[in-house]
Amino acid sequence: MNEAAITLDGWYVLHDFRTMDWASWKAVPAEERKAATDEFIAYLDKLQKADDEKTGSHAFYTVVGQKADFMLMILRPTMDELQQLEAEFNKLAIADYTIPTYSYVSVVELSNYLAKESDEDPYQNPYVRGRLYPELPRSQYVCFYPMDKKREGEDNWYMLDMEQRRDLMKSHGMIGRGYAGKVKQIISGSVGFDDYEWGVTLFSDDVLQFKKLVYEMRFDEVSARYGVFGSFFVGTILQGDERVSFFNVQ
Ligand code: VOV
Repeated sequence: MNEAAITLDGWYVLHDFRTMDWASWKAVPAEERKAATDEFIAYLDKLQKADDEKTGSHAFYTVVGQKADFMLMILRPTMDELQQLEAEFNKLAIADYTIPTYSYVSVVELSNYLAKESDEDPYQNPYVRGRLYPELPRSQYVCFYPMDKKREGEDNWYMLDMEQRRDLMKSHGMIGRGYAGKVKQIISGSVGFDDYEWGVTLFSDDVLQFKKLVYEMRFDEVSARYGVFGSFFVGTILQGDERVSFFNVQ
């Protein structure tokens, strides 16, 4: 049997995409709308408390285009907490005016392709911990898409030996390094959890950097030969009062 990469697994991740039923929302009396918005903001503030205490993280973004109106990305130490937070959201008054459009379940993942040999417990390494339990940045833009590595005929990632995969990942990492300080990536594994093998979440203050990075990677063998991609979602951050004004309809 071929050698599987060893993964380090961090916080569990839920990407929850919702479309607003604006017509029904507009029909709600202003006072009720305000109460529902306030209740939702209180829910977001509760999520933020976990960010502050470093027991989880979240990101709240609009989605541009018709695939959804907003995305709530939540990271927690257990899948159970994600389930509870999802159920809690569904019971909020505002949820009655949202239509679930897409979701993605995964766990933040680091592979050992480029890891240095060491006797230390990687889960105690501060750098590794920062990657596995990330504080999501408050960047202006987010980009999310799920992806697979191909298993077709000669183009089967899972039939390559460890050395070949390591070499290919080295080249992938080199391209990524060119975007240091411009794009932050969170790679989360979803084999056994969702329809693709990874979720890719990118954060940047310059939306064009997503296109440049993804395009450049398309020419790299890991993506050119083996990458299979799902739908792409791109959006802008909602924070502070923007969270309220997004739901204002008059
Ligand atoms: C923003 C830059 C960036 C950087 C620096 C970077 C670096 C790295 C390194 C060093 C490693 C390996 C170790 C680890 O960390 O696991 C990875 C791993 C991975 N990547 Fe990556 N990646 C980036 C960015 C980046 C993008 C934009 C994509 C999407 C690909 C595309 O074509 O659209 C991606 C995908 C992945 C995946 C799916 C994995 C897991 C592969 C597996 O088989 O296990 N990645 N990645």
